[in-house]
Amino acid sequence: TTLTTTIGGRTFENCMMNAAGVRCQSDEDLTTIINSNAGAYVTKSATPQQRAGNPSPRMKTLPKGCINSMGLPNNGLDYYLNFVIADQQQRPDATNFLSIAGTSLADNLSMLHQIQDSAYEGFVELNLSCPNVPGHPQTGYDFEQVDTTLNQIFDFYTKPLGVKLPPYFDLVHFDQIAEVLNKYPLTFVTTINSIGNALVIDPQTERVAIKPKGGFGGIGGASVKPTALANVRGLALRLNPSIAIVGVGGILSGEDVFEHILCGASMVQIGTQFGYEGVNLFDRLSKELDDIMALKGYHSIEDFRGKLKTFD
Ligand SMILES: C=Cc1c(C(=O)O)[nH]c(=O)[nH]c1=O
Repeated sequence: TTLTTTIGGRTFENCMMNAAGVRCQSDEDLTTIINSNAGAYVTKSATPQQRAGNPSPRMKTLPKGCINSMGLPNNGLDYYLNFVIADQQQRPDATNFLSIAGTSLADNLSMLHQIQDSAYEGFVELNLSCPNVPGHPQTGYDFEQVDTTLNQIFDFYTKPLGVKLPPYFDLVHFDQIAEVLNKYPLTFVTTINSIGNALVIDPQTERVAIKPKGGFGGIGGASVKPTALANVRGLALRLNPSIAIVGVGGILSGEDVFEHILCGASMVQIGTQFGYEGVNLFDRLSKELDDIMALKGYHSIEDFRGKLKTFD
């Protein structure tokens, strides 16, 4: 069996990679992923300038996942653009993901102009779903703003682009976001980002778990898998087949990867569990998925991708 996958005409040896934000902020982090069994890496979402992010404690691990309100700490676009271009020169056949998360449309446009004019030929993951920048709403929940943003981007941007979406919880919202996305030549959609603005408290201290935003933060990990699968499936049923789906949310095992692919994902990203386990995760999940596929007689992920059964 093989775990290879193809998105936008680019082939990846393994359909698993990290999720933006987890162990991918420094060039050491990214080099560690390069030297692992992961099929690709995605960089921490970049803003035009370096950001320190929110005050700590800003992330807390929990039995069923984690809560974070990092506040977009990152080393700035130049740092990540330099890294991915250098990597591209060393490994021209590898495709990777550069994540950007401007806190304004102007910032996103200026970063994409810089990338368009650069030597970078890889994927860009435009993060429309950061829940933790105080005072800034998630673009992904404003369908008109998503439309405006993509309209202005595709006036000039010609390289492979995807968007990172927040979770939606209403079937009409799946219809509405898919209607907007299907208007544009997107290469992929990554879904889901953390479930935003949850609240975790400690009954002993009677205090919230993290400092920023009065304790409100994004939830990741096992508890978000049902929502993640619903968003992968909901969009797989509505998006043009030319737009690949990158599934993320609640993946801890090869079986969880199998479920995301069954719902339609061509690639999967792992965040919370990758944060705990490090790059050995990719070896473990690859073996677990391989065993499941062998047991079921599947030779490639295309044998079962998107073939989830319903009762009717
Ligand atoms: C890019 C900011 C994000 C952050 C963050 O930096 O706070 N946390 C998330 O769970 N998702 C994000 O998209």
